[in-house]
Amino acid sequence: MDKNIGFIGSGKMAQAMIGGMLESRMVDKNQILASALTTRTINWMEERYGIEMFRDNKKVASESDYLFFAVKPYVYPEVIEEVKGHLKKGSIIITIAPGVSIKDITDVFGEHTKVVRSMPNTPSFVGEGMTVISPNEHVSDQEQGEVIKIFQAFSQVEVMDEKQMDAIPAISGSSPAYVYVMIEAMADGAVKQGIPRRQAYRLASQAVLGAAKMVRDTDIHPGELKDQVCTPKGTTIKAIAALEENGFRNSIIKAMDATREE
Ligand SMILES: NC(=O)C1=CN([C@@H]2O[C@H](COP(=O)(O)OP(=O)(O)OC[C@H]3O[C@@H](n4cnc5c(N)ncnc54)[C@H](OP(=O)(O)O)[C@@H]3O)[C@@H](O)[C@H]2O)C=CC1
Ligand SMILES: O=C(O)[C@@H]1CCC=N1
Repeated sequence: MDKNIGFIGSGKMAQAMIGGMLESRMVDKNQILASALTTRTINWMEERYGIEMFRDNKKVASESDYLFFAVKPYVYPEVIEEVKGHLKKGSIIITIAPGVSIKDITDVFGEHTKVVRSMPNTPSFVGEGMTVISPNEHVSDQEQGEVIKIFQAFSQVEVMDEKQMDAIPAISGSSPAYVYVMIEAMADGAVKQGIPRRQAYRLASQAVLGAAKMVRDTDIHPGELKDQVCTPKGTTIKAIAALEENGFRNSIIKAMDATREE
């Protein structure tokens, strides 16, 4: 792909995406440009990825064919205002923040602006991300294909209607955090039973990785996979009963609902 890909903001999510793109060799480092607020991040990005870094968001906007807004949601209005009138002709804006709609972008940049609303996640850092994208009607099929290729460098990709996008952080963007908490809790439980911490994390994370692959790759219903582990009167069913006693499923569903609260 001979396009420039720009990032306004170079934090955790931008680094996960930039790292994935460079690793997959879909773009060369001189096709990626990014901005950040602090000298510390600018120096770190130059050293770690060898990409060109800027303090000036306008400069990044004016040279990018694909422009990611990779700042925190509350910084969006400020940077949008800053780069207004400085987009490269024909460029495509890609948002990654929950709650920022396509209309929020076209209201400022004009109704014919090409916008892709997306929701990636940080496992992109190790090439195991998941991204849902929702392009507006001004993005051509060929451009959508290129956007998919960009995200496929570090994640699986689903295209969905924008109406679904407010529900995606709960199941995909934010959900790795619940799994980290569960892994940490599992390790605490193992340490309580005498297993050294390092081995506890290795065992817990491999169990989660393996279980995820079972669901994704075998097409067997998760309930049936659970049944396969539960011996009558065995250890697992006692654990499942204790989880349910403490409202395990409901606490996950409630957590997901909470992502949509103001
Ligand atoms: N983290 C996650 O798991 C996910 C995050 N997202 C979304 O991605 C976006 C970024 O999140 P995340 O990467 O976690 O955030 P971070 O805080 O890690 O990164 C934010 C970046 O923005 C930079 N920045 C702040 N203000 C400005 C500005 N005025 N101009 C240019 N750069 C600026 C910061 O610079 P400096 O480093 O110098 O301070 C930093 O590099 C958010 O909208 C978030 O909702 C989406 C999916 C998953
Ligand atoms: O909490 C956040 O705002 C971002 C969106 C999804 C994951 N982290």
